[in-house]
Amino acid sequence: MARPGNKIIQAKLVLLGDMGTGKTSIALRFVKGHFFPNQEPTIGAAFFTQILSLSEATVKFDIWDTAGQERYHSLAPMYYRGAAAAIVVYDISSVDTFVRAKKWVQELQTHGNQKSVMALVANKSDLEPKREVEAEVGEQFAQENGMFYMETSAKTAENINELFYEIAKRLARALPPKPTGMNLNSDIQDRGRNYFCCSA
Ligand SMILES: Nc1nc2c(ncn2[C@@H]2O[C@H](COP(=O)(O)OP(=O)(O)OP(=O)(O)O)[C@@H](O)[C@H]2O)c(=O)[nH]1
Repeated sequence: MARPGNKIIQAKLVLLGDMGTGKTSIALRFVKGHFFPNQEPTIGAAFFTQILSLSEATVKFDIWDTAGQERYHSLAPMYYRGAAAAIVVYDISSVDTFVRAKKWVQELQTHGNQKSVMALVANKSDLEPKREVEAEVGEQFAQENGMFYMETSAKTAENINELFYEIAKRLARALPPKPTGMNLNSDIQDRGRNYFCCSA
């Protein structure tokens, strides 16, 4: 629920990454608190909404969960274009998915919204014994590419809420502060400030 007096931010968020890395599971864990061990692959894309209230802002997420299968790759620009935030997901137990994540980051840097908040998410942290990608490797790549890094598990819920809180906080910080003092145009200005601009 929106807290009286604070900013309301409507933010388009896109989940990208190789098939089977856990994009839908992350979204479902965040939005519904559920995890399905036999989650079906996404066809095309799925859409979720969720609201997060911070002390400084209320963030309304429009979440686009894209399909990781290669045959849907050409649809992805529709979902990442104009996104205020992007989460690129890989699976810590598969180095191939990390390679794919790097390609997604390159694509976002070339064709995506340059001002978006970007997160690199190393999912399936519960599969530690099968780990193929060390945390330092993911962390370094994120740092070099202006992203923040987080290890999550949709299965155990580790860091799932933290991931979206961090994005919400960064989005709230990116908005200019509310004007102070008397300003005859403040109503019009305030209305303009509440939404992230959607041009890529
Ligand atoms: N152990 C473990 N399994 C997970 C985790 N997240 C997802 N899975 C499983 O991994 C499989 C794929 O998960 P999805 O959420 O469908 O992955 P996706 O990235 O949305 O896949 P696509 O729709 O094909 O792009 C499912 O069997 C999930 O139950 C996790 O954190 N840990």
